[in-house]
Amino acid sequence: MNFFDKLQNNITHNQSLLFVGLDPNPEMMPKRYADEDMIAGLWNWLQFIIAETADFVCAYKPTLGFYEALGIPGLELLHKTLKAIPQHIPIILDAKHSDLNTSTIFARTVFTEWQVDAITLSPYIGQDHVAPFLVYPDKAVFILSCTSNPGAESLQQYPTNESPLYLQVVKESRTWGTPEQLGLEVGTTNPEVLALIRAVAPERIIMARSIWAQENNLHEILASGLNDHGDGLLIPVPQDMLSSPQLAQEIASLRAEINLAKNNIIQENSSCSVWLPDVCSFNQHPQQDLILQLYDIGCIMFGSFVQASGATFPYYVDLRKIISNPQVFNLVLTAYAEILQNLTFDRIAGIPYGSLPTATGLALRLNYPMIFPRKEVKAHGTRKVIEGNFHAGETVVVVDDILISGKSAMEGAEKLQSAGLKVNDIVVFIDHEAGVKDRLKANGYNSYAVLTISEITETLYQTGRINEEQFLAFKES
Ligand SMILES: O=c1ccn([C@@H]2O[C@H](COP(=O)(O)O)[C@@H](O)[C@H]2O)c(=O)[nH]1
Repeated sequence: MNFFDKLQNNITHNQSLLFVGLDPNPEMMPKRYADEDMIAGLWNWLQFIIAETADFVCAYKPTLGFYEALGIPGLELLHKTLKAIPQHIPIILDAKHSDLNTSTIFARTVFTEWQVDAITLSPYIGQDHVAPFLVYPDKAVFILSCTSNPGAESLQQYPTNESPLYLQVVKESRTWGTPEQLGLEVGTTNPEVLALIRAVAPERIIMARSIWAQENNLHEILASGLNDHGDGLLIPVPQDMLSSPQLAQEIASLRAEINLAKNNIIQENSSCSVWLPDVCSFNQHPQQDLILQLYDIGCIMFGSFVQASGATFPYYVDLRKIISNPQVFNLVLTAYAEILQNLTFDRIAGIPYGSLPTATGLALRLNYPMIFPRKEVKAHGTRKVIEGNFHAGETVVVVDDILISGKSAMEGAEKLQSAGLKVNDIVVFIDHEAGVKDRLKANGYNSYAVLTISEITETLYQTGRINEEQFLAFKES
């Protein structure tokens, strides 16, 4: 089960947005656990915390730094702690100290050996630091977007209060991974900061930190940080509560207080927008994850777009962006490959420019030679129409991104045919429908698409990525 589902199951089952930091901090350890062997004392305390809170939390968050500070016995303590956490409760490892050159190996260790479900990461090293963690589809990352540390203010608020860096971090990191795999860590006592982040990232899980430093603002924090459906916000159990001998009782009443405030906020905000679109979502599309990831990285846009033919469409697909996201690129190649492996051909031809990376990826993945018809023939050099080596008489499968009128794919196929090659099949990622496949058939080509534009739009609507207006604009076009 992936992190997101595991988290949602615990939120529902324990009726709780609370998470607990499992930190063996000797300075916070209650006196009753004092022992000649400090590690033994800390271990007893951690076991107590888990036993008292497991029915009241949605996740645990051990902080790696506290364990590391205890040396090798500390890392052994971390292993014992991770094992002591009931399997159904997700573990978010608070690490934030890997670097670009260690991220691949660190991701493998924490996700496959330690088996944690999610990790916190610093955003400053950029997407290529985060990507090695996102190749584990069942795991997640939380990007540190904002901290409440006063010393960070001059950086986070830079350059202006209207357009602060921390909001740029949120905007940028949203393009790195799906809401199911990438959440935000937000440390603040200020509900306004939370509200600004929620406005920029309505679909993300926010793991709140440091909210208890200022008293009596729970209602404001929840009102600012909850999403339209009244969830999407994880609340930390206050650190000093973890020293209480009546921990279970205290956490149960905190949970009740949060749930009451949350229900009031849901009622106050009750409007059509809190409900999911009125579309049956029983039939989840098999490519739903891929569709959502493509949408989230900006490959599928809704608005008013003029096409090459002069017609205006309510959407535009830019599959060229997949090359900047290796994880999505891989999934796209797998989807094309499933179609190609049922066809017979000698070479793969990509249609420039958009489909050249995809055709290259498929040639490497399926071990077929590749060629491509040039878009424009140069007046110098070899003046070739077709790049790459081939033999006349061979069969070529054409790979393109999207079929609108079919013009680009057919023009490419004609260039290949005029060089003596045979083209029977054209494989694309998206079929705009409206009879384009019949048009290709009438010109002698079989065509295959991973997805139709209707399947994409239905899925985006069912999952709440696009609103009713956008959906209807598409339906009526
Ligand atoms: O949403 C879109 C629409 C078009 N493209 C580009 O156009 C061709 C497909 O158009 P045809 O009319 O079938 O020739 C496609 O190869 C893209 O390059 C697009 O990217 N996104």
